[in-house]
Amino acid sequence: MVNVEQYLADLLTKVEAKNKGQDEYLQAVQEFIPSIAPFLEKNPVYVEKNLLDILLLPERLIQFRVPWMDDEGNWCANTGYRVQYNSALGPYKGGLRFHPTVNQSIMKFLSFEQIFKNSLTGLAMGGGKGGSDFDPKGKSDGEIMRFCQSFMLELQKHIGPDVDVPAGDIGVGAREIGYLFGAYKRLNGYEYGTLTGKPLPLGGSLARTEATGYGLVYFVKHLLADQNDTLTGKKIVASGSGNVAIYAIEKAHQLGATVYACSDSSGYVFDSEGIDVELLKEIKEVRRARLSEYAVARESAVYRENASVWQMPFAYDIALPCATQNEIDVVQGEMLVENGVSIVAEGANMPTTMACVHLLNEHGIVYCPGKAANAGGVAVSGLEMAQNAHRISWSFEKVDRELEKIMKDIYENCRDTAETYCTAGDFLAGANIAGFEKVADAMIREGLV
Ligand SMILES: NC(=O)C1=CN([C@@H]2O[C@H](COP(=O)(O)OP(=O)(O)OC[C@H]3O[C@@H](n4cnc5c(N)ncnc54)[C@H](OP(=O)(O)O)[C@@H]3O)[C@@H](O)[C@H]2O)C=CC1
Ligand SMILES: O=C(O)CCC(=O)C(=O)O
Repeated sequence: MVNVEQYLADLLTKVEAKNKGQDEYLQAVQEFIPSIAPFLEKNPVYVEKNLLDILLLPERLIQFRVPWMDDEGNWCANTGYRVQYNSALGPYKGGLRFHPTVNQSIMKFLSFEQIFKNSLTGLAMGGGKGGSDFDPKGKSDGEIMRFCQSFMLELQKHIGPDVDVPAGDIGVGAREIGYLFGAYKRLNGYEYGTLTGKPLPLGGSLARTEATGYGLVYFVKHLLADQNDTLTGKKIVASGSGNVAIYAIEKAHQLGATVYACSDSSGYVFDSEGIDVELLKEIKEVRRARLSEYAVARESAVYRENASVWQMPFAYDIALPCATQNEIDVVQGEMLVENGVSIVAEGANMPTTMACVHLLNEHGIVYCPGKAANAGGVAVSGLEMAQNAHRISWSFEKVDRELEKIMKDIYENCRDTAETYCTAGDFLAGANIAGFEKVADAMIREGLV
């Protein structure tokens, strides 16, 4: 008779000892392991085969030097990473993050989460993630291009359409993907499917830019539909003002809700008339300027410097964290409770700490974890790979329809899995179990390789 509880406790102790100081990675594992216990109780074969011990080890962890030259002719260097965590379901797939906080722990947490997210999409994609501690803020276009070219000089040895397919994440959008793609092409020839999130003329997919934000709102739409409710008239607050936040705000407005506030790393704006998405796009996507400029341009808006949008007192229904990991701790969580929030749906990866997730559960706030709710981005990346393989482009409407279908399926899968194995409405356990089951089954069928 297998003692699942003891097995998981021993496993956690081992992972903690092996990964000391890798806080974000340990947080992701500590959140994941206990949540799949009810599934393992009913399916002890995975414990008997010691599958988790294997799954928890990344298949490959690549770290490399990225030298580059700034506009003044100074030599600079950063560290590059690619974690190829698990390929049971397909080529490694996941974004690249350029941000000064990037380190091995963050790369491992993101790639670990990506395994189960990609599994939930139903598409054939393994889990990976990469990036660099390079800070794109304030860099010229030439500096960004030279950095991307140097980064790809090394990364190209490890990727390819059937091996590992990177995309964007924080600090990496279509501009950076274009430079990375150009560098890859000079070294390896034209291979469309090597990167996703490409600019349209380079084989990108329509609706990839919108996909993560739109997908997040589709997830909430189907959750509300289950409660015989809609987004019409809902008051929303988002964090971030980058790719995910902008298109979550756009879709929320299209579906009848109003988003009143969003943020960047310097502060937040509150707009009593609702965020003007076209103005936000102009400031963040075209001018690449700071969010404070939004309030300069809009009389109905105020900008609060160095303040967290999650500590803003304001009655609203839905919180959409779309910035970064651990942006909502219990202090901010208590404010969400006071503000009367009923749904927290994560556009970012792991923006809510575990202690805060417990707090939300205690107060009956529905918590939608990022690995399910923000899977729309990687799902459309999967559709971009499919279009590239067939040398065709789908219309925006077709991609958007497929995206909504995938998000509805993910929502229903998480809901039904939670009902089967644990508590109805526990979307975290639902997402982890549903994502894990497919990966674990594939690993067993592939044998010990
Ligand atoms: N792009 C995608 O397709 C997907 C992204 N995600 C996740 O969504 C989140 C946002 O990504 P994305 O929108 O693409 O990235 P962007 O770089 O486009 O935007 C990031 C936004 O978050 C803010 N931000 C970043 N780091 C911090 C920080 N440490 N503290 C406060 N604010 C911060 C940025 O502010 P500032 O400009 O001041 O730095 C910016 O407004 C990330 O967690 C990412 O992993 C998840 C799935 C897919
Ligand atoms: O589109 C992709 O491949 C990656 C998206 C991503 O990085 C994520 O889902 O966190």
